[in-house]
Amino acid sequence: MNDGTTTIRPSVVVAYHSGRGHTAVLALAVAEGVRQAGATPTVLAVDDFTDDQWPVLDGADAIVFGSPTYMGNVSAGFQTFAERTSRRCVEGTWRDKVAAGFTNSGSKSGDKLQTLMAMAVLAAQHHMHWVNLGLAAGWNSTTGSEHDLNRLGFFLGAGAQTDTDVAADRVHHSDALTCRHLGARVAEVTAQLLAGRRAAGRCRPQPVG
Ligand SMILES: Cc1cc2nc3c(=O)[nH]c(=O)nc-3n(C[C@H](O)[C@H](O)[C@H](O)COP(=O)(O)O)c2cc1C
Repeated sequence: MNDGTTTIRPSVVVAYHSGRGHTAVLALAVAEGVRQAGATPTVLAVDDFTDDQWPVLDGADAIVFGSPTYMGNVSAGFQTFAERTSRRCVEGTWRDKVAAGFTNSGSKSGDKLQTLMAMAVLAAQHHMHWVNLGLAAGWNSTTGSEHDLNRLGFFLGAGAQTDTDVAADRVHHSDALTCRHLGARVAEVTAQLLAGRRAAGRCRPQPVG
């Protein structure tokens, strides 16, 4: 089926905070999925970018938010970034961009659903279109295992877990693959949305060079 998305290459920013590097590894996995799906990823650490990088976010077709779960919510580093977007919220700068989110915690649950919900609300306040994970829950039957995709059974976004006493290179492989899936899904949904706008004649996307 030709759905009109083949010549569209969306730009997707992965905007994340990471205290000790675990969530940063997942941000790279999301970016890899974006790339594999034919879109262009940019990875931005939100506690480490300068004012001249706001245009990268403002110009993106989609933004994937990432944060560790700290105290059952997004980290202070991510929330500082969220609050810095308030003027854009009022002005509608990110209106109708695609959004999604991922988080990582020390406990298997760790109350990280709250973190994903905070990101979804942030997206809603910006009038963005939230994309869910789009995977069945894994590791929930006698035939399942921790190596299943979506091993922790999240739907709103990607939920990962890393033992608190291991380095960032020990992020669970299944969680990295789940985040890669999320990146690919965001890229595909964004391409569909752009194709729809093109078909509706509301904008003229530039051809891919
Ligand atoms: C201040 C602080 C609060 C935390 N709160 C939680 C929590 O509520 N639930 C949980 O499961 N893990 C919690 N953790 C563990 C982190 O989520 C976990 O170590 C994660 O891998 C950190 O990711 P990062 O290296 O990207 O910062 C907390 C860690 C810190 C430093």
